[in-house]
Amino acid sequence: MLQQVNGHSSGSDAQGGGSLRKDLQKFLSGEAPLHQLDDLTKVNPVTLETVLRCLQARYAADTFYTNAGCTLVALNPFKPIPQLYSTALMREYHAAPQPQKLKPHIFTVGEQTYRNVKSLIEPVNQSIIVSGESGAGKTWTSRCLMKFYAVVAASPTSWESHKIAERIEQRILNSNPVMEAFGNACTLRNNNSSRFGKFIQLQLNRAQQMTGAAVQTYLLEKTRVACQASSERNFHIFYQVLAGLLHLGNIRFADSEDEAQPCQLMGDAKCEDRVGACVSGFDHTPREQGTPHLEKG
Ligand SMILES: Nc1ncnc2c1ncn2[C@@H]1O[C@H](COP(=O)(O)OP(=O)(O)OP(=O)(O)O)[C@@H](O)[C@H]1O
Repeated sequence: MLQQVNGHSSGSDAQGGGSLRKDLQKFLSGEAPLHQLDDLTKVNPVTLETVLRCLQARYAADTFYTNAGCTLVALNPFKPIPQLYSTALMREYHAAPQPQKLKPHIFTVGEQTYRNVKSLIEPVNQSIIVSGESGAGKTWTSRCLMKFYAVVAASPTSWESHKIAERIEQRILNSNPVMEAFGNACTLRNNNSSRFGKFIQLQLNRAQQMTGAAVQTYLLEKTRVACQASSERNFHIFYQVLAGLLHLGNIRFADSEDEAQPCQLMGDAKCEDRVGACVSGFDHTPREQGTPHLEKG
């Protein structure tokens, strides 16, 4: 780090800064293209600029996973890439003698963790922490891990075991719409932002086959029920209940003779606005023309 002395760099630090800049230039104009660096520990010198340039180059080359020592950095591609999450690829990482030698991927983390359980005589619980800012892809990544374990943590020879693992995965995934209804909301960063933390526990038997799962939630952002930032929304459930009422034909709009049409919660933007307005119609401020009111259908 450069130290400032009365607004100027001190002599030795200025020299150090000069050499750092040279190293930086050398690294950035180096022969090896930046996108080929699959581990951030190989970045030298390690500065915010070099790390970000490396990740940017990899992102531009459609490479979304990068190792950083034993941590995996995942970039959100914001587009579907089915081949990156195919069952065939899961099996490839699972079967690889050294999965860490394959391209960085969330499946490497999943497989290494799975092998840690397998390799120990007295198995020790393993944890994977998925963290990041809102919209980074944590929920997506957790789902990928569950799908991965549903494929690998089942006996390859037993159809029964395979079905159990699939059923457990399916049950967890099926619980998502309910949990997301009560715990997710549309924010400025993410249309389906989880406003709570989730601890998902996958249980394995002695043969390392998935036998059960448990989900615990914590830190729900309860204040959102009473107030939301401008252009953000309340929890999905409120809009879904109203969408349900619209579907039953119980709500009419004050300025319209037409019966309100049922709408897809996240689909029809115009209808979403109406449902959004409908919620604000419940408060005690005077109703503007066009805001809906409840009446018998
Ligand atoms: N690997 C990926 N491939 C394709 N799309 C992705 C990927 N990761 C994330 N996304 C997209 O980004 C969106 C936001 O991701 P996600 O909901 O997982 O973020 P999050 O970190 O859980 O956010 P929050 O903390 O707000 O809940 C997803 O709806 C999905 O469309």
